[in-house]
Amino acid sequence: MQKQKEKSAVQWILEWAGRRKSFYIISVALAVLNVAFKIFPYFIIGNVIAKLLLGERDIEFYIIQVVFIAVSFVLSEIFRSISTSCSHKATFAVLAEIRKQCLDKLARVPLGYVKDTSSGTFKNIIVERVDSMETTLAHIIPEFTSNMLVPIAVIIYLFAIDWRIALFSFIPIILGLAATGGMFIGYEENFSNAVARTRELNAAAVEYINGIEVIKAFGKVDGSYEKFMVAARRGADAFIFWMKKCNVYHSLAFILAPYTLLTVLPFGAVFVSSGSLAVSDFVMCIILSLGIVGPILNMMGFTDDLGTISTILGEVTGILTHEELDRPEISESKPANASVSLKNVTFAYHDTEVLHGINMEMKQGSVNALVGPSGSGKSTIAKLIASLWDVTGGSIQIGGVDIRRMALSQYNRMIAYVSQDNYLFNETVRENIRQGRADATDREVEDVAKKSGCYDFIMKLENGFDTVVGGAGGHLSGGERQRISIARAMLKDAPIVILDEATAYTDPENESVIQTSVAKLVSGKTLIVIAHRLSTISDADHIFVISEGRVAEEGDHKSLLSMGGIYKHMWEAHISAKDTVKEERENV
Ligand SMILES: Nc1ncnc2c1ncn2[C@@H]1O[C@H](COP(=O)(O)OP(=O)(O)OP(=O)(O)O)[C@@H](O)[C@H]1O
Repeated sequence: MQKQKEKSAVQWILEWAGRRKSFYIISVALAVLNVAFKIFPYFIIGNVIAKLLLGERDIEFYIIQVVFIAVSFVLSEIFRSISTSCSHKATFAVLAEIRKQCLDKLARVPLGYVKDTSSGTFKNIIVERVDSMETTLAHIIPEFTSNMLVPIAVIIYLFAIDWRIALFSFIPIILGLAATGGMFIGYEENFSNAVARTRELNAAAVEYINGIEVIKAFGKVDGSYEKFMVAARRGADAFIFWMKKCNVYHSLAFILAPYTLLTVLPFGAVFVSSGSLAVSDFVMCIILSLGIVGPILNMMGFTDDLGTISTILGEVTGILTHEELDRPEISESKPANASVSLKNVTFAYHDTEVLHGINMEMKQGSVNALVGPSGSGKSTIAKLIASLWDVTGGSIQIGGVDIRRMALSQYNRMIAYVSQDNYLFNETVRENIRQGRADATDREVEDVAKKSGCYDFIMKLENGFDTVVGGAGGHLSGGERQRISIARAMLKDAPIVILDEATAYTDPENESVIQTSVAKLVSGKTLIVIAHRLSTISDADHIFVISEGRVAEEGDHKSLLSMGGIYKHMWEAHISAKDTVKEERENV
């Protein structure tokens, strides 16, 4: 598996900003000017008071100073507005890139990572959490930097006036920052607790919505709602507990850090009375100390935002740095044909091994069936061949090439996989089928629908092929969704086709129609079918009987029957079940 090298938050943001990173640089430069022009009037006022003390009576001088102050305010506002607009432009690029990279990434990580994380968590991070960064990120980069840099420049200026005053001005700032540090005591623990509670809340909400059918059918509304409310309460408690712990430090920091006057005023007065500091310089120090109150308060106001941003960045980079399926960017070798071999394959979900040394040989163009009891590992084998997970041990080869030496994009072109889920997108039937091959014409889409046995029912839908099928294909029956999924896979025209329980929803009459159409569609391709109804696969070239994660028996239907093992028992059970159903139907 590939692991990305670690990057700092700033490196991530600059990478996401891409070509727009210069907007951040311009934004910071303009924000510095904005704050500088905000502080400039304090210099002017200091200068005016000094002149007043010296007895300056020229009214023109004072008018010019007033004009300077007005111009400073106007310039400050202009710089602020351009700076904010630049940082917003860069931030929108960053957010778009984060979402793109997260979605790309989810396609490259093992399916297990996606499945093991609740869909509420991914949605929350990629949609809401990233969205909530917009205002903060757009403001924090220019404003935090400028509100920090300008007071530093002012303090340097204070050093030029009187180093003693400058040093004393540091005392409240340092005490304030120390109090800010107090807010971070136990940060990791409180933060993980808050994030975990938020995840619980999201998962409870998504579970409630996804499971609404079962909840209603079984009258579990109160219980499920209670679960959601408990999650909401636990979430609120976690944040309130954290807030309470920070409150005192927060207040202390906001009282101490900005008020450099606390030390500048008494010590300055002592220096003036001892004659070591001129009154005009003292006045300038007082005014500048007042001037930096605003920027320091603004800067500290970002403390929470810095925490929030770093939290969200942590969540996003958690997704982006997750280990990927071990695949090269460009295939290292080309498969000789579309045969599939599993060589001593083992596989574990987390720590539980479910496949123990599977060996299979499926010739190019052959029809292969995987049968066996529920939970024996058939779907897992299909998912490993479809490259949704990586094997834990052994290897899978296509045309003699280990699939880990092939680029995912090339590999995906070779495999068409119809899973048990039959997920359809909230789009038209036509676009759902076209997912199989983006450049297919309408004619090709309709042709494949005819061949897959779904043309007739599609034409009976309200808008035919242009009917929107609803999220996850909700407006269609299970069997209809299944047939559209088959058409979608067939349109892809890949040399290897995997059908996992492809006819599970179908009634026996339709089953044989689908079987015949699928057989025609896949002729010449390597077909791997997983089936519970053994009658649907009795013609297969090769049948693998999977039991408890191992290939227990293999061969064709006839040879397996003659072995008198698991397959024979399954076949007899299947036939007697069919007879029972037939008898029951005849008796009705
Ligand atoms: N995502 C998962 N996480 C953990 N264990 C899993 C996961 N998916 C399947 N399993 C376990 O792996 C084993 C094999 O499951 P698999 O779905 O491959 O069996 P199957 O033969 O296809 O079953 P069925 O015929 O019922 O679909 C089972 O014990 C199952 O509980």
